[in-house]
Amino acid sequence: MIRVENITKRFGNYPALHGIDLEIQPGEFIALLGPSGSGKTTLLRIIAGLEFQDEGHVHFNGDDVSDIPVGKRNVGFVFQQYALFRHMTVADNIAFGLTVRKASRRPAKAEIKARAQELLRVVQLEGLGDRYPGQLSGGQRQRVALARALAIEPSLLLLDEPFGALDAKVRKDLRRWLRDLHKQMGLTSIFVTHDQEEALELADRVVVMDHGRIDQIGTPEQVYMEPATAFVSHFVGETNRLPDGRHIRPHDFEIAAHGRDRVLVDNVFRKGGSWRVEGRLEEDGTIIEIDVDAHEAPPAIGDTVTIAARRERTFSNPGD
Ligand SMILES: Nc1ncnc2c1ncn2[C@@H]1O[C@H](COP(=O)(O)OP(=O)(O)OP(=O)(O)O)[C@@H](O)[C@H]1O
Repeated sequence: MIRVENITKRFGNYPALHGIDLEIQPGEFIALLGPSGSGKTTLLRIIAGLEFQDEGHVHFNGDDVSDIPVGKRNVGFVFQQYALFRHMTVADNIAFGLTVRKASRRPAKAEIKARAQELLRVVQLEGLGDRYPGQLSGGQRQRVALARALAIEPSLLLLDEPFGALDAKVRKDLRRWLRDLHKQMGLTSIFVTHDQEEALELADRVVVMDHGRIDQIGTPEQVYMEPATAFVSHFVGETNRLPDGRHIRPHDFEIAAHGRDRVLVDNVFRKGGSWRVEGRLEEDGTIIEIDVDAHEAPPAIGDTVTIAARRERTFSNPGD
């Protein structure tokens, strides 16, 4: 179990994290989700032992590891800035964490080799061990980075935007594959992303961060359906903010005669499985987005329609 307790971190005068508390159970897959600069990477680096907090503690399985450096925490990490070693073969890259161990803890050469081969199988790159990173695709390289992180049999796997630089299709395939691998290997993993779709699809629980604070910790369903703050409701999924403070999801609107708001339709297009209707409130021009079921006929551009909310939320601090 990982317990992060009241972590505070400043860079000079800049407060990057304010009193972060977080508990992670063995086997969980956790997403740290938030906009750029919200402190996700800083928190991940503190958990890894690559960065140290000003205040607070990190516990692994009940042990206080707050002052223990990265090399002794037994964490595997895939961070973009720790790219593969270009002059080493794929197999040597994977074996790296084992070969640099002190002699007393280093497995025999043959064993290291066998382990690298086994990991190549795990990440589905069998037969590519003799290649150099430059001879692989971006997605393959990320899988090698993952195999390298797994070689030390980490108790915790940390991933910082692991698929950030890849195209959408490869990203999606790798996501699914990572989710399976996490389960198969019984890992506890934390990954950083600013992509809400990635967080909702992969994580058992999502930690939504903003300005160095945690706004909400919950299952994907909870953060989407029951956002704790106005910020979460905007950042996770889409939300219309009405002039009177109501926050309403596009799919929670219906076009209905009994509705109280009138909308002038500016645009109608297909979005996934529904029609997306974009328009403006007649009252004050507020931009409104509405999803209409794909099986229904959408309004036409230029129409004025009346809308009603099936579900709405009001937050005490709507300006977030
Ligand atoms: N070494 C550093 N020195 C000074 N400021 C830093 C340092 N590292 C991070 N910061 C600042 O701390 C804040 C949090 O940074 P962090 O990298 O944790 O955010 P993030 O949520 O991971 O953002 P991104 O998604 O852009 O990577 C930012 O404002 C950043 O500029």
